[in-house]
Amino acid sequence: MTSLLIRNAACVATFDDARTEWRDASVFVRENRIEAIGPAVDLPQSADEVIDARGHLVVPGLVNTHHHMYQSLTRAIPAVQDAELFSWLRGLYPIWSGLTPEMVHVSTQVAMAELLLSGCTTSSDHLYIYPNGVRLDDSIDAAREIGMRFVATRGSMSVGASQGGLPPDRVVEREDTILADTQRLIETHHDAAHGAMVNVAVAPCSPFSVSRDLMRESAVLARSFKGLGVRLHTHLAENDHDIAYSREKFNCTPTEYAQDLGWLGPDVWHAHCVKLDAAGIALFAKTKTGVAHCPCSNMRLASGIAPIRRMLDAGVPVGLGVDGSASNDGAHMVNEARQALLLARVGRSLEPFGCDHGPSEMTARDALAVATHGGAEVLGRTDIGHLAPGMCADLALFDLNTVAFAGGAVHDPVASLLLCASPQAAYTVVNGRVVVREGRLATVDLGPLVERHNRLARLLAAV
Ligand SMILES: Nc1nc2[nH]c(O)nc2c(=O)[nH]1
Repeated sequence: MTSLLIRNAACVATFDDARTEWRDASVFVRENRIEAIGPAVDLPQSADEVIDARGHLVVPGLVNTHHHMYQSLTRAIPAVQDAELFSWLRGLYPIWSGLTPEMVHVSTQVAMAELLLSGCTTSSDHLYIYPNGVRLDDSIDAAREIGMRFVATRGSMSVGASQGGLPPDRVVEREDTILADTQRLIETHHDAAHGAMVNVAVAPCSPFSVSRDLMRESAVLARSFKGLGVRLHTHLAENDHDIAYSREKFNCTPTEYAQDLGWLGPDVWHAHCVKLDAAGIALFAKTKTGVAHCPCSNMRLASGIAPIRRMLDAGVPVGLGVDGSASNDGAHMVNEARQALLLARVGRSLEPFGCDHGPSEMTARDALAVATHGGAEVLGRTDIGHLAPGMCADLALFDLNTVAFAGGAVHDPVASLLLCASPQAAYTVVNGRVVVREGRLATVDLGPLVERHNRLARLLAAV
């Protein structure tokens, strides 16, 4: 049995239900689980591996609930830098049609490297385009190599432009192919155990790219794996065009669409939900349907401001998502939490007579709870998202003696993580393994990876 001791941290913020925070504390890990947390003097003084955490803040590894990792190949493409969702997608689908298995593997590792370096230990990814022999296995292999906990979602598109959908016909798949491949992936890779490093979820893309039949059949497929926690994921209510599409094609609101198709429940999480109305919030809360809130992307595409405080107050499970790297060109989970905090505050101030919370609309600790505990709940994981004995050893450490924290950490190290400029993690531990050490990725050689990624990005854009 190997052990890891994170010793003498300035502060350990557990984000357990009581939001317990320890000063001058240690965390003792055996194999992949936390065995003890508490005052440094009360914990073991040695272990197989010891991290000297003096002057560091320790938090639970952040949990990213929505991403499209392949999009890191198409960041900052000039033609769509200033586009809203539908024209942004129309501009990018033709480029993405040139994706290859190698591109998916490499871009997934780049996206994961970026997340790990920001203290994120678990990520979901929504891969919904499968040209040229691409398979979700390409992403899963990439995650295993780099050492990130992964919720791989088998996305899909089946309604092309000729059938009234948004994507060009050449990037959509047959629905029987989608369902058969999804079943294969669950049977091959999905792990329902405590500490699982790979989960597979079922994820038809969006109301404007899949049929209602596929939505229904996807839900039936996921739920046929009884007791194995196979979840459902899609995009919902992202912007006004998205709402108008549902109104015109289906004559209903996004929530009515989801309800009609069996897409509400504690095994479902929807990305964005910027335009969820009061009835939608109430129904999501009642059914414990989750939301992946993506503030940076929602700002980048001018989609709007999701009513996160109202969702949280109603009891909707809410996690954070950086979203795809082409609509949030910087995937940094601490920054995402910072932006969630800032956007919630400005959003409430824009509502007529709505400034009842003011700046306390979302506190730093609220936003960090959404980024950790909330994300775990949205992904259906009870073994990650907070620090406690028995939980998976997923942690992030931040060096408080850096310029970004100067004058902040002395007053409140936890709040400073979001109120000050977003730092890189000094250490990131996933499942008891040190994946980022002294600010550097320990599992993959980042220089050659980025070089290969950029060569592939140029190739893809030139197709
Ligand atoms: N932000 C995003 N929204 C989407 N909807 C959809 O169908 N695809 C996307 C996407 O890639 N990003």
